[in-house]
Amino acid sequence: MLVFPNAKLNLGLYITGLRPDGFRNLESVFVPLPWSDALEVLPAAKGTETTLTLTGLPIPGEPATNLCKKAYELLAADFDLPPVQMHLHKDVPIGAGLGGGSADAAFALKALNTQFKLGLAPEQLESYARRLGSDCAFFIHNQPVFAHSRGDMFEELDFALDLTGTPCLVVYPGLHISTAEAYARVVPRAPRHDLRQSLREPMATWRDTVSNDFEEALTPFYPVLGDIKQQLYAAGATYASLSGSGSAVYGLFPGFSEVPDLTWPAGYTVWSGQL
Ligand SMILES: C[C@](O)(CO)[C@H](O)COP(=O)(O)OP(=O)(O)OC[C@H]1O[C@@H](n2ccc(N)nc2=O)[C@H](O)[C@@H]1O
Ligand SMILES: Nc1ncnc2c1ncn2[C@@H]1O[C@H](COP(=O)(O)OP(=O)(O)OP(=O)(O)O)[C@@H](O)[C@H]1O
Repeated sequence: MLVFPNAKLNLGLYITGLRPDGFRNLESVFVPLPWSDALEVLPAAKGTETTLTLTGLPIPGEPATNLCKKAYELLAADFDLPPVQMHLHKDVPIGAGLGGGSADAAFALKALNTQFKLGLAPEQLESYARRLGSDCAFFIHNQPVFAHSRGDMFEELDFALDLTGTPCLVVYPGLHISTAEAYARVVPRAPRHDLRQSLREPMATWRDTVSNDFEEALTPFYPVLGDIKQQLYAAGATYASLSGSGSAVYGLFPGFSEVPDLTWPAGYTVWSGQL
């Protein structure tokens, strides 16, 4: 079975408090971004080892610590799974705030559930996904949603947020920002705005009312993040922001038939397309 784990963008992100488990509570709206890895899961012969081979962008750490492998082990602890051969082709940058590794994990859970007819409902898959990482659960339903708690609990949006077809440019400056480091730099506080209220309004107002707490905390250390955002606005973006804990910055260009063709320094990776 071949699946294509896509990335996500955060529309606004407020870090509201430190939790007793050491994680932070947050509020954000997650939307799928069609920038994808490719993951193949094939049954392997009985008595062989489960394997994971990798191509594409290098992933730090041993393959044994890869979230695809962890997803397999999590289900193998509860179900009589045969060994599998997995292959991951990595295209979504790591340490980018795009949730790429989390998507791989969630799509591995979904693929194993389908391939081996485990019969897990989406809510059960979500609870397995939560055990692999805060962002993972989102990728089970993979639909625009308001996220809270650790970023792993969801409420449906009670207004139409249809960004389908919106031209989008995502710029990754080649800077791996670890999620833990990024959180350590933010002091939790009350949300600056009511996110769901802000997102109901026309996108032109979001620049003043939809923000990401990581952006304010990280830009003094990584001024390039501010430079990219400024360039996206100068090119005509209606809204631009850091995604998640960075370092990817995205711009939305509704009203453009195509995303403007901008030039970026060597070492940057750019994705453009429609949401
Ligand atoms: C920044 C976001 O991408 C926003 O969607 C996510 O919150 C990150 O989620 P993630 O990459 O799945 O993160 P995890 O693997 O669960 O946690 C990595 C580290 O980030 C910090 N962390 C993560 C999520 C959260 N709500 N509070 C935290 O403090 C913790 O130090 C944790 O050890
Ligand atoms: N399939 C995978 N893809 C990417 N990273 C993985 C994967 N499996 C395990 N990892 C580990 O996760 C780390 C990346 O996590 P990190 O949270 O920094 O970045 P991220 O995947 O871009 O996620 P986020 O968007 O949530 O910040 C890597 O250093 C790597 O060791």
